[in-house]
Amino acid sequence: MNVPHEINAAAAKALATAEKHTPMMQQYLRIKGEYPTMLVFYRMGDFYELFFEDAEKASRILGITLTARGTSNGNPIKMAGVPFHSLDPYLAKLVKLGESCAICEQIGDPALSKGPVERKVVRVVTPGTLTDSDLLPEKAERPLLAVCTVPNRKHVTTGLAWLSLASGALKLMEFTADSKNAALRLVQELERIAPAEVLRADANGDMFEETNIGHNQRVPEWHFEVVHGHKALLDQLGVSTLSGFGCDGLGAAFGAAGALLRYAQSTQGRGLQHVKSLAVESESEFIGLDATTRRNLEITETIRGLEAPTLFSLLDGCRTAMGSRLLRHWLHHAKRDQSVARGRHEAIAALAEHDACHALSATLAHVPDVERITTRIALLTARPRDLACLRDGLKQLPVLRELVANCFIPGDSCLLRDIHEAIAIPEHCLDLLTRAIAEEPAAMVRDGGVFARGFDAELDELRALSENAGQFLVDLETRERARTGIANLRVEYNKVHGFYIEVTNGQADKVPEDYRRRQTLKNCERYITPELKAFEDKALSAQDRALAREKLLYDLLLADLAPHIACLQMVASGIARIDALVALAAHAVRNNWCRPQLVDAPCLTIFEGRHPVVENQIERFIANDCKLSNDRRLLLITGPNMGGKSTFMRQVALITLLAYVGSYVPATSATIGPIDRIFTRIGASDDLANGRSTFMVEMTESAAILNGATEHSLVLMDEVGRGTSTFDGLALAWAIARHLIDTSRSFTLFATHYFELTQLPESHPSAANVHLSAVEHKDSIVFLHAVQDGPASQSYGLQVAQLAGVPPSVIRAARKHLARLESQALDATPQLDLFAAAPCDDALDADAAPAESTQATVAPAPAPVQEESPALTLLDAIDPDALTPREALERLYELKRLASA
Ligand SMILES: Nc1ncnc2c1ncn2[C@@H]1O[C@H](COP(=O)(O)OP(=O)(O)OP(=O)(O)O)[C@@H](O)[C@H]1O
Repeated sequence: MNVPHEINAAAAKALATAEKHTPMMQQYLRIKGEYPTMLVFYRMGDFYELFFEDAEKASRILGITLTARGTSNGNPIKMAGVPFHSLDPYLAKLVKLGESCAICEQIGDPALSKGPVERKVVRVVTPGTLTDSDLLPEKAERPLLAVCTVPNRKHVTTGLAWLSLASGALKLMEFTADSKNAALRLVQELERIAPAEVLRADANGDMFEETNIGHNQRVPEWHFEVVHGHKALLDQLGVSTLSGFGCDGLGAAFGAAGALLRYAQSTQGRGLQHVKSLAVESESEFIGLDATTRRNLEITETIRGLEAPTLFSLLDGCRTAMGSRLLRHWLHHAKRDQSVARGRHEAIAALAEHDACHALSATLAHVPDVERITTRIALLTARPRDLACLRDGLKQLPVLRELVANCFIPGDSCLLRDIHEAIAIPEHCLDLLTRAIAEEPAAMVRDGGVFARGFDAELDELRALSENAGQFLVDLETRERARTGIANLRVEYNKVHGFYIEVTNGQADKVPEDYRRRQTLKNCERYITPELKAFEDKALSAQDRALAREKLLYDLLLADLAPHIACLQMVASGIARIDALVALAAHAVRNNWCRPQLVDAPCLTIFEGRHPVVENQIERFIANDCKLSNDRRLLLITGPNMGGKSTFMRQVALITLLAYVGSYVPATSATIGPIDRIFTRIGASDDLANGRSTFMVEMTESAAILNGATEHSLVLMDEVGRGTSTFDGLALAWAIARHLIDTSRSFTLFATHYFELTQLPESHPSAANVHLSAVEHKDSIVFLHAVQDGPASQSYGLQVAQLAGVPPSVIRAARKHLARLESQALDATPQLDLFAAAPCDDALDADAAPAESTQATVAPAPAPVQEESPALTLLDAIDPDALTPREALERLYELKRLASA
């Protein structure tokens, strides 16, 4: 096995002194030297042992006992081990933490070895190259990705190649950007693909500083050679040109593919015969969702990092793991091309109309993970029970096909028809499996009993020989009892001593001469006779030969299944698609979702929309409309805390995403125009790990939106500006909203507590005010959760605080303070409303004011007058009562500029 890596200093040192170690340690150190960065599991009898630093690390991570056994080179050898039969759970834990492991087996015969038994690394387990069902998450892919960068004057071309080894799906993409943006783009793509392991050339260090996605693996730069990568792809796919795969014009991506294939093959120790297709993704193929947006929308993970409740956990009624994985992929990869989503809408409509979901679900429940079993067949790691499951699963295909066929008109070209074709029964493959594999085979080939009777005459004969042993022994026992007159004589078998005749001590004098003593026990003697010995040789050797025969037959069977791999992969893709569609259709029917219309005109019109997850969590969800169009592009959303602003914004984004995923949506109708990206900036939190404060996170996310949003983007902005002082925050929120209206022209939902912003529509007709309504009831507040036109009239901050359990004395004090603030504000300037700015009272500063609850904005304290200053001249000329808030803001900017000039 040849895994690319460099030998580290520690291993080199150990190797340098290897001759001072015992022969076995020398062997270990030589192997460890080849895998210096991996944990080497070294097989010794029934255990896999780890030594030296590997032992310390494994004992720390796995909680296994660290011992020392003997010395080598004068030092105690640290050692930790795990039983051979429970290796997989330990490996699973290690790869989850990003560790790679090399599994070293004994391959020589201990009986024939002079020195230590010959050992070899037979398997390398790394986070991105898993194929074992025990090590892989059932409902998610763990792709391996390689990045190749090719500088080109001021720009950098980045090529990506990624492979889900467990499914065989290989993909490429390439993008060019200036060096600053290249890293950013890379991060975005990595967030989308979510690789478990990333291969990079040693020289690419800087660009990777910014990413902490996937476990990084360094490989030599020459592995990324573009020409070699191109050839490796041709060889892998068995073609003479890649044009048919849409690869024309690619370069760096070939380099990445070369390194990727080399690494993947080396970890498996063999070729990847199931990797036979290639897809090239383009930059603009999918609706762009950055990591923040994926998190904020809680697509497959809640903001707190849990698996539920999320959009995926809600919709995943899939009955097969293949369906679940595909659905997860769809949710993260909504295509901009509307025809893809329309095709799925059509299929869901047909499934719902024909009431086919229930029957299809029931059938799908009996289908195993055909995709991953196929991969294991290709990698020769499939176990007998995999094949039995595959056989039983394939037997479900005729029913499945018929159910699908019932939902479309033959001759139609539709998605269901494609699926129908994909799940055609692979007759030869099924026939072979049915003839070969026993109804309930043993777990391991080494246990025997894998093949069905009648499949192989030689095996049947050998089995008959050992199976007839039972009768022979009964007969022998009867005969010997009669011959010797020993009534309690027994013929038995055990693994250590083989067959024997047992006679109790009291009967010892009756034992005939031809009995040879085999074993003496306390109360009895055990004997063997020439006849029994002859039988033993025959029976035991028949058993051994039968096992050997089964092993050979199994290898041949896997080879015979190889030609069916492509066909099985197609079946798997068909099953995954129908399963995901049935899950979507069933959910839509159950929850009264509607079929969305995707149109060319810019619009986002939702009637009676609901939040898909929240509607399932509360008793009575209030549906709300959302209307955005070419001349109504930004909604300023005001309303009390807890009023439902965030829920409303998220539901609009989720409905949009679902529509493009191809799902029905929670609304009575939804018409949605072209969408290229969805951005969200919702509720900031500190990113202390990366040294970014709340405000820094907020501004970084806002910057990404302002730089990336287009007129086809959907932008959610929740309370932007609240991470800094009231005045700075207001100014920023104002300027950001204006940029989104004038420059980006995106469809924007802008929730804010800065009431001044509700003036925006006066000067910008494409902005409109809506608010979440609430009413006061006695001293409390009732949230109506209904979106209504116009700005909110109150913030209800104190009432919400009261609801939250803030002590009554504090609420009373706040109420008094609020009254004072309001009266001062009214005395000083005519106010537009309760939220508008109040002039400063000595006793008040921005921090002391309950800004969150009242959102009172505080004007700056008057500056000392200096007649000759142009700022003061301007200040003098201002008539504050005649200014709109916006003009006031602009004057303020000007004053600041003059003051700092
Ligand atoms: N349309 C609705 N129908 C019923 N309940 C709703 C609706 N929208 C929101 N809610 C309920 O109100 C709660 C608060 O909603 P949300 O967090 O969206 O309010 P908010 O206005 O964003 O509050 P804040 O300004 O404090 O962030 C939700 O957890 C949900 O239970």
